[in-house]
Amino acid sequence: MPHDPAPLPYLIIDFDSTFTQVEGLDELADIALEGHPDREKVVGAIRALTDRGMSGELNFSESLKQRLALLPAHQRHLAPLVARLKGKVSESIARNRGFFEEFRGRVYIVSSGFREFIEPVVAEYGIASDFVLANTFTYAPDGSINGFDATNILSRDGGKIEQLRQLDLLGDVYVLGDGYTDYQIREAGLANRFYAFTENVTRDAVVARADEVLPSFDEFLYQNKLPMTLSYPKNRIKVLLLENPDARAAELFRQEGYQVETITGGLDEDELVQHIEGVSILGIRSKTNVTPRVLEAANRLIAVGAFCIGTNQIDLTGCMKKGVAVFNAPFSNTRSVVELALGEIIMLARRIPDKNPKMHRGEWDKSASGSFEIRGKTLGIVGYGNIGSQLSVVAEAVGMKVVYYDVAEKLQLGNAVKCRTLEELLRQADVVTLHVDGRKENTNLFGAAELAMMKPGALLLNNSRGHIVDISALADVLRSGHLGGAAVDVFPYEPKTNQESFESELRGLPNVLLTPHIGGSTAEAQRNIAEFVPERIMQYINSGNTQQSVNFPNIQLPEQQAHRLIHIHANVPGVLARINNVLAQHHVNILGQYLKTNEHIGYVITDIDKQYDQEVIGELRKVEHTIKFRVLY
Ligand SMILES: NC(=O)c1ccc[n+]([C@@H]2O[C@H](COP(=O)([O-])OP(=O)(O)OC[C@H]3O[C@@H](n4cnc5c(N)ncnc54)[C@H](O)[C@@H]3O)[C@@H](O)[C@H]2O)c1
Ligand SMILES: O=C(O)CC[C@@H](O)C(=O)O
Repeated sequence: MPHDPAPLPYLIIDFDSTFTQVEGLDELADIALEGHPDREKVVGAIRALTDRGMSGELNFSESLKQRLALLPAHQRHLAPLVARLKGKVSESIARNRGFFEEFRGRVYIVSSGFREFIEPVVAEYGIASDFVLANTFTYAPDGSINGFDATNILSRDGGKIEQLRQLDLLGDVYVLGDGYTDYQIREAGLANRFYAFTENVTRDAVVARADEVLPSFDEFLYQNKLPMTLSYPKNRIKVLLLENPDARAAELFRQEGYQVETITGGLDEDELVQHIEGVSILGIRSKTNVTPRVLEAANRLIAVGAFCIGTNQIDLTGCMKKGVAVFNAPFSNTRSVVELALGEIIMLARRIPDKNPKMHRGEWDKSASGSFEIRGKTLGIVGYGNIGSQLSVVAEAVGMKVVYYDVAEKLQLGNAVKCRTLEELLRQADVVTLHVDGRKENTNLFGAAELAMMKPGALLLNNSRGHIVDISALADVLRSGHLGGAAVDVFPYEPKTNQESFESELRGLPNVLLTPHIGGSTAEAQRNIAEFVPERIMQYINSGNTQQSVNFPNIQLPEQQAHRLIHIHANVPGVLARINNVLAQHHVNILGQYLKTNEHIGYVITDIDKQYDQEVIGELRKVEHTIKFRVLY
């Protein structure tokens, strides 16, 4: 991307754990000791010495001497070491290779590591050998490494400081590194700024002395307005995770370089309004409502992840109009709910909710009264979507007859029989199970009238959403004995945290199984969800792919050697033409383009030739009806 080549300060970059993710000598030891019984022990001892040297606990020359004494390496180990290090260049350095090539002559690698492995790695980034200042090994006649060139100033304490003095650079000098010796250059007054680079390791003593902390090289480029591959440093992307999704979710976001904050319970509207400022990715489950007020306060929101199936708690249209994509996990916990429902049917049919507490109280109530086998009984499934249809298969496998009712036309599985009306289902089902989605129109779908239509003694299960069933009406038919029992996992109001108590008219009623919204709470489901949702969100952020977004038009374009522009606009005629006019006026070549619209928005991905003028971006942002515009890479 052409830019105004403002004079770049000289950059002094450390090699080990900064330019690369690892320490070269540690890796050399690992290669040299392959197959050796003491490999782990020796490599561990070398690592410990490296660490002590880097954090300033042990003087440098001593740490180097002791490490080399432990290292049984040979010249032949250097080629595999270089190959390994080429694959371990720090991610943010690797993705900004173009920067190094463009600013060759301004970047020095000053390292207490060894030229033999540094030079070939950095050469691939256009850094010539004159710009590499490092130690060199000494070798025994048989080629084994037996020490280092002690005349090299970098092998001595304070070596980096002396090296910088000798370089005598004119103009501003910035140092980037992870170690204490890098900071010492600044302390000695030979650099204007010291940046602690923490992408690979964080050393408290070093961070405490830094002018700036850099979680990535992108952050350095961004702060200094230098050309960069990403449009925005990932470490500036804030993720807020509520309601305790599996820890894997935070881990994946952190691995991606994002800042992650987690809050165990849900937040109410006021609390979320206070927390949402600056958040780019919000992760919630079923208890947190993303309302118009929350969206109004959300000044940086890009995506919302529902770490569950239901999305009725989110103002999906409001998100869409604000250019916020919403993703959920539409089938990660389906099986868990099905298994719970099957268990509940059997438990209710045997009146276990009555018998189990009696046993705990010491009462022996052996009787078959009101108990029945589920084999041959009719299960009525209301809502034949992912959960309903899977339960249909499992219930038939244990000998139940299945009838179902759905407002949409659905593929009939096995021998299940479709009912034309809800009433038709209610009149014949021995067990009715609700698996409809949480749309507003389904509020009190099951009220007094529907409950009255159920067969005397029938059982009701609700594992869908709390507002689907009128709880007072349900309590009445349970008290009157019209229904034989119920299992309820979801409630119109649910406690926000495990510390809040649960209040309901259903408490204490006979043969009623109450569970705290745990239909999808299994290790398997939570782990699946915690991988599925972050992956969708990161794909959206990194490539614009909206596959499986619940509120955005779904688009996926293959990645290509191009710059990718993402444009979200109000769905009014002519916006695409205006975008393309801007591109045409600036002679920008379009390599690929895809537009998809829905009722409210248009979503267009445009891949353009690498060479373009910065002015184009400004003009594209100004295209009328633009909601959000992002340059991805
Ligand atoms: N208890 C839990 O922990 C838990 C876990 C996962 C999902 N859920 C809930 O379970 C429900 C079902 O999930 P899913 O993945 O099967 O959803 P889905 O979208 O695949 O299926 C819902 C089905 O209900 C139908 N439907 C909607 N309104 C209806 C109505 N009034 N009458 C008849 N059919 C109607 C839809 O056409 C659709 O086929 C959702 O409400 C979801 O939020 C609860
Ligand atoms: O885990 C949750 O909070 C919700 C589970 C379930 O209701 C869902 O919608 O997937």
